[in-house]
Amino acid sequence: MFKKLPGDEAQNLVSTTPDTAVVFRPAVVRTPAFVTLVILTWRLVAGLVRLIWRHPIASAVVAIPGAVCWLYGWRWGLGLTAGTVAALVAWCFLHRPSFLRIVGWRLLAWWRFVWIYRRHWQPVMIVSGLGRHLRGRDYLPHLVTVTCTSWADVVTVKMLHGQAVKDWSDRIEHLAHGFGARSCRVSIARAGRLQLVFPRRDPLAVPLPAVPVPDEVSVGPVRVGIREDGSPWLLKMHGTHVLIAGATGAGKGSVLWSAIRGLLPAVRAGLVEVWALDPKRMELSFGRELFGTRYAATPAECAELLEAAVEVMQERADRFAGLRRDHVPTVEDPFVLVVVDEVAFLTAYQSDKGLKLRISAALATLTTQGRAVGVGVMAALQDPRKEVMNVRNLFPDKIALRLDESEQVDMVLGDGARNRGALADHISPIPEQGAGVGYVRLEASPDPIRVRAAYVSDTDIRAMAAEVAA
Ligand SMILES: Nc1ncnc2c1ncn2[C@@H]1O[C@H](COP(=O)(O)OP(=O)(O)OP(=O)(O)O)[C@@H](O)[C@H]1O
Repeated sequence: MFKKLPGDEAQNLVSTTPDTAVVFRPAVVRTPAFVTLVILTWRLVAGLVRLIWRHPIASAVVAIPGAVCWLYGWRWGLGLTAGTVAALVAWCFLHRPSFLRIVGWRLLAWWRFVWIYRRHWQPVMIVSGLGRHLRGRDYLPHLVTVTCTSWADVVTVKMLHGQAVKDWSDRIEHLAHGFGARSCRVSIARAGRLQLVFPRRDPLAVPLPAVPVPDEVSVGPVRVGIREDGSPWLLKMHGTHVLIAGATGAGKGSVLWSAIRGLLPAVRAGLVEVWALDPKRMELSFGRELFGTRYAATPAECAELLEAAVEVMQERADRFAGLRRDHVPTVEDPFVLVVVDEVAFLTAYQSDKGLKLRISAALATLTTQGRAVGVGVMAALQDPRKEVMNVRNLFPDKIALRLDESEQVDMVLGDGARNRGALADHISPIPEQGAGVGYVRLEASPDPIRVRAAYVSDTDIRAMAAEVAA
C-alpha cells in the first residue's frame, strides 16, 4: 500500500482523495484579498444568523447582559444576571411544574444535547454501523433535536438516505449503552425521521396501589395502571379479546384483577357479567362471590362454562342478525367477560383429549365471533408458544409481562416488537420492581408502550367481592 517513490516523482502526483497514503498536491489559485474578505464576512454573518435562529434563548442569555454591560457598565450587567438567576430559583421553588415545563426541561435538553448526544454521536454512529467512514469523510445520520421529559430523553434523528427503521431497531442495545441509557426505543416521527427514547429513570419502579373503584358505570376502557409517561393505562375489554402473557410471578393476576375492579360498577348495575375459569384455583378463587354461579375450576366445569358462553353468543347472534352490528350492553344483554387464568392448563396441558378439544373449540369460537355480540375473553398464560396456545393470534390485544426468553416477546406482541424496545425479557424478576410491569401494543400504533398494572391485594379483592355480594 505505501509505495516508496524516488526523488522528485512525488511532486508530479496529484490525488483528489485526501486520505490516500500518497501526496495531495492541489492547484493554487491566487484570490484577490477583497474576495477573501467578502467570503469570510458572509460566512460570519450567515453563522450568526443561523446561531440566533437555532438557539434564540441561548443567544439572548449571552447577548442581553453583554449589551447591558456595554451600554451601562459591568455592575448593571452583573446585577441583571444575578437578578435573573434569583428569579429563576424562586420560580423553581414556588411553582416547580411550570418552571420545569418552560425552563427546566429545555435547559436539561440543551445540556444533554451538547454533553451526551453531540459529544458521543460520531463514535456511537460509526461503531454501531449506523454511520460510515468513506474516503476520509464521515457520513452520519443527523442529530436533529433532543427534548427532555420527566423520565426520558427524546432524540429526533434524520436517517441517512437509504437507511431503514430496522437498521436502527436492530441496534437499540448499541445506542442505549453508547449514550449511557438503560434502554432505547425506536419509533417513526415521519418519513426519514426517527424518534429514539432513552429513559433516564424508571417511573414504574415502585408498585402502584389498586386503582380506586370508579364512580361511574362503564364497560371500559378501564384504568388498570399507569404508562411510563405517567398517563393512565386504559384497557379496553368490550369489543375485543385480551391475552396476558407472563412468566410465573410476572403479575398476571394484577392485570386480571385491576380489569375486573374497573368493571365493578357495571357488574353491580347488571351491565357486565364476569365468568371465571380458574383451573389453578389460586387466583380467581379469592373473589369467587363476584362471579356467582359463573365460576369453574375443574376442566369439565371449565368446558361447560365455555360452551355456555358460546350458547349465549350464538343466541345473541341469531337475535341480532340483520338488526345491529354492534353490541350495546343492557341488563337484558350484558357484556359477558370470560376470564381464564392459565389457559394452557385447559388446552396444551390437558390430558383428557375430549375435554381439550371441546375447550379449544369453544375458545376459538368465542374469540372469532364473540366481540360483535358482547362476549369477550381475557386469558392469562405463562408460555406463549403456538404449541401451547394455538388461538394466540385470535386475541387482538396482547400484553407481554416479564417473559423468560427474548423470542417470546415477538410471539406475544408481533414481529419486530422487541427490536422496537419491548424488552419484556429484561423486566426485573424482583416483585417490587417488576411484577405487573409489561409492554402493550395499542391497535393504533406499532410502537410498544411500557406499563405497570396496579397491585390489587387479597384484601382489595375480598372487599370487591363483599361489595358485589351485598
Ligand atoms: N402489579 C404489581 N405490583 C407489585 N407487586 C405485584 C404486582 N402484581 C403482583 N405482585 C407481586 O408479585 C407476586 C406474584 O404475582 P402473581 O401471583 O399475580 O403473578 P402471576 O403472574 O399470576 O404468577 P403465577 O403464574 O405463578 O400465578 C405477588 O405475590 C405479588 O406480591
